Amino acid sequence: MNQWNDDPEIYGILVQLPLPKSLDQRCIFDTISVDKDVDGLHSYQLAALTSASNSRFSGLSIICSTGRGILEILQFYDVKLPGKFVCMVDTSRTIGVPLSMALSTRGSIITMCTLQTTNLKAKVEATDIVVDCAIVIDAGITVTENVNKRKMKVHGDVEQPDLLWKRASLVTPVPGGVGPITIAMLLQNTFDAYKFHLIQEISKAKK
Ligand SMILES: Nc1nc(=O)c2c([nH]1)NC[C@@H]1CN(c3ccc(C(=O)N[C@@H](CCC(=O)O)C(=O)O)cc3)C=[N+]21
Repeated sequence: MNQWNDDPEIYGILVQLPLPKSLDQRCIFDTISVDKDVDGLHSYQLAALTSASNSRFSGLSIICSTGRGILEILQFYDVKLPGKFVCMVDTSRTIGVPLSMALSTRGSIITMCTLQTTNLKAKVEATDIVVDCAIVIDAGITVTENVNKRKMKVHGDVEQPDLLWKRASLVTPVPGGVGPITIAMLLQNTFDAYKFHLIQEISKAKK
């Protein structure tokens, strides 16, 4: 990692999850140079999310590509975030935690749900946006295999999206929803890291 951090030809580093249990995730994320952390997993990037978007912690501020993708979807469909009740059915550091912070700095009211949450049905019914009723962002991935056809199929967490459309104004599909935009945002984050690198080089040259 240190070698990649120092390599001027490398602008972005992504640690593909999940990591083996024997490795300390936090330690590995924090080894990535903040300016090359294109999936926003470094502690500094998570900390930067807690402050308003215009006060930047380090020069480059990156949110994980799935979180950025979900924000992009909400913005594209002109969903107004201030005052919205969001039910976050995910507590991971790659989606639930950073996205909750990003949404709360944009004025949404977040309920974080875990496996231990009781009465999830009532909580989901009382909200405007459900991550993972009105707007449902499905970031679930389950791969099942059709043994007869030997084909893999990808499903989201929403069991019957067709029925949900009767009550919701927006439902993202799986496949074809959060997944592809995650990849696009990873490239966007990498391009942003490259632009930030160029800006730093130019200001160094001026001095
Ligand atoms: N540091 C890190 N960041 C991640 O963002 C990260 C990761 N590690 N580890 C693995 C998971 C998984 N992930 C997916 C991204 C795109 C699709 C995707 O595009 N899926 C297609 C379906 C593809 C198919 O049908 O085979 C879709 O939803 O349309 C899926 C899964 C990112 N992850």
